[in-house]
Amino acid sequence: MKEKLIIIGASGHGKVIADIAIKMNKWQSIAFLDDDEAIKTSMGLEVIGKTADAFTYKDEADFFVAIGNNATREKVQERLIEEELNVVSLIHPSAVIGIGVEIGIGTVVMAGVVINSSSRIGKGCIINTSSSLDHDNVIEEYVHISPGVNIAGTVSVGRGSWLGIGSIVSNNVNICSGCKVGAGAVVVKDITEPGTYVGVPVRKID
Ligand SMILES: CC(=O)SCCNC(=O)CCNC(=O)[C@H](O)C(C)(C)COP(=O)(O)OP(=O)(O)OC[C@H]1O[C@@H](n2cnc3c(N)ncnc32)[C@H](O)[C@@H]1OP(=O)(O)O
Repeated sequence: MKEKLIIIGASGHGKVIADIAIKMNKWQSIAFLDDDEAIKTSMGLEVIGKTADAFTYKDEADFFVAIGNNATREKVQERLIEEELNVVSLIHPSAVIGIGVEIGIGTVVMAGVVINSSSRIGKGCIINTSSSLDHDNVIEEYVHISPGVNIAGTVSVGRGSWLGIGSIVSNNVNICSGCKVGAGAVVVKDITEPGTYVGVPVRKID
């Protein structure tokens, strides 16, 4: 671990990430990179360059990609990994993580999250505020579990999928890669085709 943390993305999501990193109390300094030249500071922390500047800080900093869009986050994080930059995961001190839970690099677990035992969370995921993931879940890479989502036991969520705010997934359900599940939706059966799903129970709209 390095003394400095660089967060790529200084937007609203980046602010929440910085807040978690500050509360973890592991880095002596924290700064942002952002491609929007108009943003000079965020959360009182300095924006010290653009995404491409990350490579010049390779030896002196740890990195976290704070980009909400799953595909963009994947692209940026994979490039950092390829170039052997040290990508870290961030876990808010109030999160409750069960025994045997695995959390991949570049994943954030936000305030009030509960992840129960033996669940596996891939790299580059966002496990957003106050979501709960029960036992034996498999959350693949670059998934976003939005605030307030409740996932029962033995659920799988495929790479790059996004579960919208407050959605619910019943136990033993598999959601394939490339899905968007709408705000407040309820998933009670497997979703096997990529697309956008809304409602209670969900129906495909796109
Ligand atoms: C910290 C943070 O902020 S994290 C981010 C949290 N944000 C979220 O979770 C947002 C989740 N997003 C949604 O629910 C979106 O509505 C999506 C992704 C499901 C669909 O978005 P779009 O593809 O733009 O669909 P659009 O808004 O055009 O709606 C299409 C139809 O579906 C309906 N619809 C959209 N979302 C929902 C929903 N969650 N539940 C029920 N119906 C819905 C719309 O009313 C519309 O119906 P109509 O054709 O009868 O008018």
